[in-house]
Amino acid sequence: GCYADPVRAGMDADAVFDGMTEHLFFTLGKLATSASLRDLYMALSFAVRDRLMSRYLTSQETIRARPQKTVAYLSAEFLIGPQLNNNLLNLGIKKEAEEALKRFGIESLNEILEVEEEPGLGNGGLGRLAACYMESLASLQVPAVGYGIRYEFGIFNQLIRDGWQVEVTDKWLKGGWPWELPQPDEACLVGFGGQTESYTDDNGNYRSRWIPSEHAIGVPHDVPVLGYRVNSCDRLRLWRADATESFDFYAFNIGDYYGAVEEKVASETLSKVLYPNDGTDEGRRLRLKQQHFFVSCSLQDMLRSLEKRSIAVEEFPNHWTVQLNDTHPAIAVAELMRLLIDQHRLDWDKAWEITNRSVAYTNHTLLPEALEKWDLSLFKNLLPRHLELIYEINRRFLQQVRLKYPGNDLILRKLSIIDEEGGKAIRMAHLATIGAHHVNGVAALHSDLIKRQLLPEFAQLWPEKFTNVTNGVTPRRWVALANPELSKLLDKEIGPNWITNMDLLLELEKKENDSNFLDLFASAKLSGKRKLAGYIHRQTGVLVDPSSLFDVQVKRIHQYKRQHLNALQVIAQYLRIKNGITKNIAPRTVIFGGKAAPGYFMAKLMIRFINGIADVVNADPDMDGLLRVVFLPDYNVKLGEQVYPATDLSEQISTAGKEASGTGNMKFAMNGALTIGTLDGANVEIRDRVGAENFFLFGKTESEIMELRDQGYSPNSFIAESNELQETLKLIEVGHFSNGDSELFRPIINILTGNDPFFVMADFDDYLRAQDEVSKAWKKSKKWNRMALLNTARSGFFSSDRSIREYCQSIWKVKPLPVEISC
Ligand SMILES: CCc1ccc([C@H](C)CC(=O)N[C@@H]2O[C@H](CO)[C@@H](O)[C@H](O)[C@H]2O)cc1
Repeated sequence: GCYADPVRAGMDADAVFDGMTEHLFFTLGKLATSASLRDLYMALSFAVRDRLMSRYLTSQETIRARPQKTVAYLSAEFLIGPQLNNNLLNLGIKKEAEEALKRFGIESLNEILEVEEEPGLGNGGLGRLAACYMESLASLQVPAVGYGIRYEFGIFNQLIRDGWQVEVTDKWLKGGWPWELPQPDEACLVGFGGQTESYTDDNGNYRSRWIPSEHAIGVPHDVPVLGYRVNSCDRLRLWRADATESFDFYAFNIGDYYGAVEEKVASETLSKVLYPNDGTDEGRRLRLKQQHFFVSCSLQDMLRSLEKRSIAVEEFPNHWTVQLNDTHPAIAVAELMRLLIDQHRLDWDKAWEITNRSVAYTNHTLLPEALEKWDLSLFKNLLPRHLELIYEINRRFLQQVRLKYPGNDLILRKLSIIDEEGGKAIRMAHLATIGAHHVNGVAALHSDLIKRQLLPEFAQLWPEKFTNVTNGVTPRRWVALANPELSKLLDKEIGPNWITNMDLLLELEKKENDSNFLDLFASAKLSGKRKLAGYIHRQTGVLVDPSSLFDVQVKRIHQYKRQHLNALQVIAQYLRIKNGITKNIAPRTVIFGGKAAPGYFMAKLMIRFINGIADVVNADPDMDGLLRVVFLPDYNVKLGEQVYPATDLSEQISTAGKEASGTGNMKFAMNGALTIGTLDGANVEIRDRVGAENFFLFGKTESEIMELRDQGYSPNSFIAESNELQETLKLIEVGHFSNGDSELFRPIINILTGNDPFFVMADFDDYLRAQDEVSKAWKKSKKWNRMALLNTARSGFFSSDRSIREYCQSIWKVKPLPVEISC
C-alpha cells in the first residue's frame, strides 16, 4: 500500500504546497488567488490526509494478512477534537505545512486551525477518554477499531446571554468534513420492534426467531487515527443511520409527500443528535435505539471480518476483544448472543463462552442517577428477542447464585438483571458485569468503591473479575500540541522522547533548584497565559492580568463537581478585599468553563450565579489588580488546548467519592499547574505521585463523608462555625449578585442550607484554608515554580500510553503489531 507520487505523498514543504494547490483546484474547484481561509484549511487537510493514507491502508492490510486480536472499543461518545494539527504532529510535517502556507500568504498555521470545526461527538470525560485511548492504541501500534455513532449534530454550542447558558445546534458537518471516508458497501441492517416466534429447527431443536417491525441501515464512516511517528494508523468506524427505503413512490404518487419520506426521516433520527446529558439517565426510547443501532452494526461488522477471512465464528475471542465504554453499549452482551445463536446457529453454552471471553466493561460513574436502567415494557417493545435472551442469561446466572448461596433470596434480588422494585427495569450494569470477563473502574479509589458500594455482591461472587485501570491522557495533544513553549523547553533539556515515554520527565527533578531553568519553565507558562488573556478579552471583554494567579475550573457543570463551592470562595475573597483584609491575598483571575445539560436546572443556575458574581467583581474598582472572575463560553477540546497550558491552579474540588477519576486534573499537572483538591478519583494518585508537599489538599475523605451522611449531616452546624460563610450566604440572599433580586439564587441557598447533598458547607472552611495556602505559596514564585516543575516531572504515570499498556496486558491480552511500509 505504498504510494510514491510526491504531490500526493511527498513530506517536504514543496510537496505539501503542490498537494494543497492540486486539492484547491481539483477537489475544491478554487484558484489559490480566491481561496478563503476555509478553502486553505480544507486543501491542507486533504493534503495531510493523502499523506497518512499509505499508513492507513497498509495497517488495514497488515491486520487482514496477519490476523491477530484487535481491540474493538465500543463507545457512544468519541470527543476527538480538531484533527488537522494532531495529524500534522503525528506525521511530523508541521514545519513543512507552515512553510507551504507562507507561500499562500498565511503567516501562521493558527489562522488555519481556527477555522476547523471540532466534531463534538461527546459530552465530557468519558468521550474524551475514548479519543485519548484511540490515539494511544495507534501510537503503541496496537490494532484497534473505535466503534461509535456519527451524530449529525454533536454537543450543542454554548452561548452566554445575560449570564444564562443558551444552547445552539452544532452544525459541525456544514461545508463537509475532510477526515472521514464513507464506506457504503459495508453497510449493515438493524432491526427494531416486532415480535419473536418460536419454532423447531430441522435438527429438532427449539429455536426462537425475531421478526422486527422496522429496520434501519447503518453506513460506516471511517476516520483514520494516526499513531505518533509510527506507520500504524487505526480507525474510528462511526455509523450513520439511513433508511432501507429512502423514498416511497406510492405515497408520493397519491400526494402524501410526508409519507413518501417518513421512513427515511424516522431512520435518520437514529444518528441525528448526541444526547447532551453527562450523567443523568433519561431512559429515552431513541437513546436505546441509538445504542442497539451502533452495537448491532459493530458486532455484525466484526463477525463479517471473520467470515471474509474464512475464520470460524468460534475463533471470535481470539480475533476481537470488545471493551464496553460504560453501560451505553452493554446491549452488546445480548446482541452478540443473538447473532451467535439465531444467525450462526451456535448452542447456548458455546455462544455464552464466546461472549464471556470477548467482552469487558469499564464503569465511569457511581452516581445512582447515571446508572442506566431500562423500563421493561419499553425494552420488550423495542427489543423483544434481546429480552428473551436477557431472561435466559439471568435465569442461568441466578441458578449459579442459588448454588452458592442457597435460600438467600435477598442476594438473588440484589444480583438479578431485572430490578423488581417499583416498575420492573433492566439493570444494564448487571448485564454488563455478568457478560464481561473483566470489570474495571477508572481510578484506584473508584474501583475500590465499585467493589464496596456499587456492585458488592458481584465483587464477592467474582473477586478476580474486578480490577482497576487508572485513566490517562495523551501527551501528544495535551502537551506537545497544546503547549509548544513547554515542549521546546523539554526537547532541549531532556530530548524529544518524553512524548512517547513520559517517565523520562523524571529527569526534570534534577532541575528543581536550577533557578535559570525554573525561570524558563515559568516563562513558558506566562506565554500561555498571555495568549489566553487575549482570547478572554476577545470573547468576554474582560481584561485580565497574565501575571495574576490563573485559578481555573473547567469541566461539565454538575453539583458533585461543586463549581458553587468555588464561587462561594470567590465571594469570601471579595468580602475580604471589601473589608480591606488584603494582606494574604494574591492577585487572582478565577476562570470557569463548562456546559450544563439542557435539562439540568441547578447546573444552569450555577452558570448564572458565576456570571452574577463576575459582573459585580469585575465592575468594582476595589477589585482592580486583585480579583477578576471569568466564565469562558463554549468550553470544548479546542478551548481546553488553550486553557491547560495557561493555568497556575487546577480546581479539582468534587465531593470525595463522587468523581470517578477526572482527566482534566491530569492535563493540568502535566502542564505544570498545581492542584487544589479533595481526596477523590485520580486526585489521590496525582498527590501520591507529585508529592503531598506539591498539592493543596482539603476536605473530608470519602469515609468521613459516609460517616457524616450516616450520622445525619446538618449543614447549618458548619455554617454556625464560620463567620465568613455566614457573611457570604447573607450577601447572596440579599441579591448582591443579582441586582437586588433575592429570589434568583434562592434555589442554591435552599439546597446548601437544606440537605446540601454534596457537603459544600462541610468543606467550605477547609477549602478557604487551602486557598490561603495557595496565596502564600504563589507569593514565593521560586517555591511555586519548583512545585509546578515537580508536578510536570512526576506526571508521567498519567499518560494514556500507560493506561493502554495496562489494558493490553491485564484485560485484552493483545500485543502491538508493527506495520512495515516498503516503498
Ligand atoms: C446515561 C447518561 C450518561 C452519560 C454519560 C455518562 C458518563 C459516564 C459520564 C462521564 O463522562 N463520566 C466521567 O468519565 C471520566 C472518564 O473515565 C472520568 O474521568 C470522570 O470522573 C467521570 O465523571 C453517564 C451517564
